Amino acid sequence: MIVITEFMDEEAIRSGLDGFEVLYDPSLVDRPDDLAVVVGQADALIVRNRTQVRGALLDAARNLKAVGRLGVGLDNIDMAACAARGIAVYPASGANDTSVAEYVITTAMLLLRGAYGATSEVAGGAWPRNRLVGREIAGKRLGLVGFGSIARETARRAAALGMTICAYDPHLPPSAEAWTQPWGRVEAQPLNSLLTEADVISLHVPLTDETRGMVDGTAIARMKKDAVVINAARGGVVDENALAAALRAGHLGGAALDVFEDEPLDADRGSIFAGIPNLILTPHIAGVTVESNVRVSWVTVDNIRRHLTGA
Ligand SMILES: O=C(O)[C@H](O)COP(=O)(O)O
Repeated sequence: MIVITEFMDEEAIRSGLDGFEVLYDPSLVDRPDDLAVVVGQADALIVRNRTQVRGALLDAARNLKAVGRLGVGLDNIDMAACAARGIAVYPASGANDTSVAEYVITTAMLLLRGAYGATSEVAGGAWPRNRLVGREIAGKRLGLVGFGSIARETARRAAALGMTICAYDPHLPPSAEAWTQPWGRVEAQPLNSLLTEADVISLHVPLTDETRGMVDGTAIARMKKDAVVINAARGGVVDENALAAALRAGHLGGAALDVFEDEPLDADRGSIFAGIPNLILTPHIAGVTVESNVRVSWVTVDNIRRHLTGA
């Protein structure tokens, strides 16, 4: 049986998993006791980022052979435990790159320009022109922290808009071909100087022991006073308290956060962001669009079908 614990494209299930016994119940992620029971019969499990594939769940998953991940972040999956049990894990690599890249470009332009939040004022007869004189994205420096496939898609769009691009990626040697993209060259830069020089800083790293807390108060203090910070990667990479404090102190030009240390963000925790004007908060949706949902779903059902049939 294939157990699917979070939402996905239903046509991909119908057509792509035709012939398999499938339990598709997107509410299972919020019913861990029921999940622990059904997972005992699962040959494969399909999850998004909320299902924690570790500990008791893996212990109960006696027949599990493969996990399909409807996204790319693997921090909700105990990869070592899966490897030890011979369970294959399939991320949907590349399938949501476009959605995240568009999110980054959009929030960068919104925050640099700062002109789009005045609808009710203007409809009410106000004319706040001077206050809404913002900045262009053209000519600005984009600093990408991590230069994997989402960052590369972001860079391509940013270059087309006239930005200069630099990136920090300690896992990519200076000789790597990726630094030379078909549209131009990306400057490899050490993290500290990237943080100091970039106008827009966008994070594209997984959450690991190496990246947890990477953008802390010290890192934020290095940034330009009007820099824009975008995190559509993982919450634990940024110190949320330090970021909120910097925004309140006027030490940043703005920020967009799609991911949080604890998700969902509850009202109590969210209060650290209350009233900050140049801040965009979204509920971990940067990678999820109508189109990417179809793509990640098909990549995942293809991976799982191939794994279970050997074809
Ligand atoms: O890791 C990812 O790809 C994104 O966080 C989106 O994850 P999800 O859509 O599977 O939750």
